[in-house]
Amino acid sequence: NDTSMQHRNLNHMTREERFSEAMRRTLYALKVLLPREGWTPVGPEMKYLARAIKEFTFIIHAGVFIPCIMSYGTNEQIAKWFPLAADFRIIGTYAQTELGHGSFLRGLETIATYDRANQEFIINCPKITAMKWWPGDMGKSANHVLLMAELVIDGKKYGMHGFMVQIRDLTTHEPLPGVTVGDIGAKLSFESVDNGFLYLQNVRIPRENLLSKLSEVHPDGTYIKKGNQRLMYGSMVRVRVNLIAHEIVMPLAKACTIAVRYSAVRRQGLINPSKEEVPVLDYVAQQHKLLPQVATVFMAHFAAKQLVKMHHDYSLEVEKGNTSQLPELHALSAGMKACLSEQGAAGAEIVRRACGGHGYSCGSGLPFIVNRMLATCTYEGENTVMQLQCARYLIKCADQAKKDKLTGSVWYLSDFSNMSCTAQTFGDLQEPSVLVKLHERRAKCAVQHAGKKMQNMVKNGTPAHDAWNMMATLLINAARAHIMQYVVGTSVTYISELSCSASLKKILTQLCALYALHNINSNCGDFVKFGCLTSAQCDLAQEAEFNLLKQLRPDAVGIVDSFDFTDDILQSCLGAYDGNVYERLFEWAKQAPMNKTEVHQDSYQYLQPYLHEGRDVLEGRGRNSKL
Ligand SMILES: CCCCC/C=C\C/C=C\C/C=C\CCCCC(=O)SCCNC(=O)CCNC(=O)[C@H](O)C(C)(C)COP(=O)(O)OP(=O)(O)OC[C@H]1O[C@@H](n2cnc3c(N)ncnc32)[C@H](O)[C@@H]1OP(=O)(O)O
Ligand SMILES: Cc1cc2nc3c(=O)[nH]c(=O)nc-3n(C[C@H](O)[C@H](O)[C@H](O)COP(=O)(O)OP(=O)(O)OC[C@H]3O[C@@H](n4cnc5c(N)ncnc54)[C@H](O)[C@@H]3O)c2cc1C
Repeated sequence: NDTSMQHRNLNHMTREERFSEAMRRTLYALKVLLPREGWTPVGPEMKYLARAIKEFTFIIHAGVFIPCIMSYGTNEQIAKWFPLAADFRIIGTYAQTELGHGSFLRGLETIATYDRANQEFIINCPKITAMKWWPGDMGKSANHVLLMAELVIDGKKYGMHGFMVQIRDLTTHEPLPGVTVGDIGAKLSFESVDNGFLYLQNVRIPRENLLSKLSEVHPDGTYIKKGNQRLMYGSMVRVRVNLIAHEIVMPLAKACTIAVRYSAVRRQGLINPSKEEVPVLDYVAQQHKLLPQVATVFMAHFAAKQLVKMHHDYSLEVEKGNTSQLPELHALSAGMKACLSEQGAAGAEIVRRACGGHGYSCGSGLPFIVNRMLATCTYEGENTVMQLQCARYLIKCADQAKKDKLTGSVWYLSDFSNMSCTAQTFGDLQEPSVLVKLHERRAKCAVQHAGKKMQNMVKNGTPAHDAWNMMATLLINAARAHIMQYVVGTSVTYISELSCSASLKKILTQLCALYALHNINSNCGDFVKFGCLTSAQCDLAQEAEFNLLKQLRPDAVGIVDSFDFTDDILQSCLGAYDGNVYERLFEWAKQAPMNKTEVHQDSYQYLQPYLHEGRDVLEGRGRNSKL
């Protein structure tokens, strides 16, 4: 209710206005509204920020830079930098990606060379491809970066390490000597974020600025490893775990709220010729577009909660020096981020398109969501790379399953019980336990199929790395299948253990079955190929899905209302709670900057001569053309 938090119409603002407005609003929220005893910007309140602000800034500062200080810094370094960063007295970003490399981290080219005489690191981007490119908050906001660079001592390379580097003067905010920094220009989305470039040339930092929780350099240049070097990748795991809730579940829920509410209001066409025009939500085709996406919101939310818990438990173990869970967590977080961002981004576009022409208007609020969700498929690990990372772990586990009984998220790879499906009716296929088993069997077969193909190629003399490359598509499918069985399995468990009313549990169970059946029907080739379902059972699976659409239709609006987004956050003429779509669209259009004058003089000057000729012809004073 604080007017300082109300959003102006973002679509009618320039990018620079949106950048400034997001900064003003974020700092107002984080420095005025939210702070109270013991609060920090990495606490639970941050999830409300992502709910309460349509465009905020300092995502990388709060979501990556600060957590990295905690993950990679020694206690002294945390004590020095965390309070400054948490209180926004320094603004940082996570500078890893370069103009020439983003996925292949071993290819990063920025170098940090130890200068023993001065006990400093000399930071250099030796060529243009080494320039840091993309980091959020870096172009104009940050005065520090957590720079990921190759450590070099006496000509020997030690791999990627994290360095705290100041890039702007703390008084003037001007770039420091040796620093070339700026905004990378217009992007598909994130208009309010200054993703930047950073070119460092002979920038010197003290030895103490190497974040030294996992390794350190002594004054004489001796390098000491202090833990599992894979933990250097830990920041990416944490962001992948966290971004599912913030950047996939939340935006998809907003898009579904808009599209379902609009579909309940928009009347178009007839089903029964003798009756009146119907709300488009009455078309089964429209339900088939929208309701599985609503189900995805819930299932992704439940699975993400389980992943966050797993990451929390893992973090406690790491504090005790036990990093044994890291490979599984890395594989699961990489796979979940890739598969759910793929589903979420595609789902947001499906529901946008289901809103017809008004879905193409920025006044619907949907293009903003769709464009922003597209980025989730690329940042924090490009999806293909992430799926292959997940597959790498699955193939290893499938080999191990031949001799050991596996546990954790891959337990089903060593489950050799009879998994054939005995479903005789579409009701049988709505049973949660049947759906879970089907997904486990499909995943197990997909992993084994990819593994077998590669083994046969290697047996026939193909080098392992070529076999891996040639079977990449099967490996990606195996990763997707693994994640789908994880999402369905964890959701079924979560719902069964939820203490809630029977009516709510019924709805959630229906949504879970709808999600699982929609996935089966969208991938029935796999389910038949791997002997999970017969062709007749595939027909039953389709019938089961259509039956759920019919059962859920009456509650569709109530379900999206339960996401409880304010009109100010949705910023949608189509999705406002009062359903006054047309009045809102007209009012919104009238506010467009193009309409601030009746005649748009800048363009009219070009048109005017021809219009006056036309006027003269029509008023009998001019000659018509020969056209
Ligand atoms: C104000 C509100 C705040 C709230 C916000 C909260 C959340 C929202 C946050 C963000 C959303 C908004 C903005 C977007 C932020 C985006 C930030 C970024 O994009 S940062 C840059 C991200 N970059 C990447 O993710 C790079 C991806 N590439 C890689 O990770 C690497 O290439 C690679 C996958 C590691 C592969 O490299 P390499 O070839 O060296 O490795 P392999 O040989 O394949 O594997 C070696 C070995 O290492 C293991 N491994 C790989 N990665 C990890 C890891 N992350 N953790 C642990 N282990 C890892 C791998 O499994 C292999 O092990 P083994 O099989 O045993 O050999
Ligand atoms: C909105 C946004 C915000 C970002 N914020 C940050 C940030 O704050 N900090 C930061 O450091 N970075 C940030 N990034 C950068 C992001 O992490 C990288 O873009 C991402 O890691 C992908 O790397 P790349 O762009 O170099 O693509 P590349 O690695 O060049 O990949 C290009 C394409 O090649 C293919 N490919 C690559 N490797 C493989 C492989 N092994 N197997 C098969 N195919 C492959 C894939 O199709 C991929 O899409 C951001 C990016 C975006 C879009």
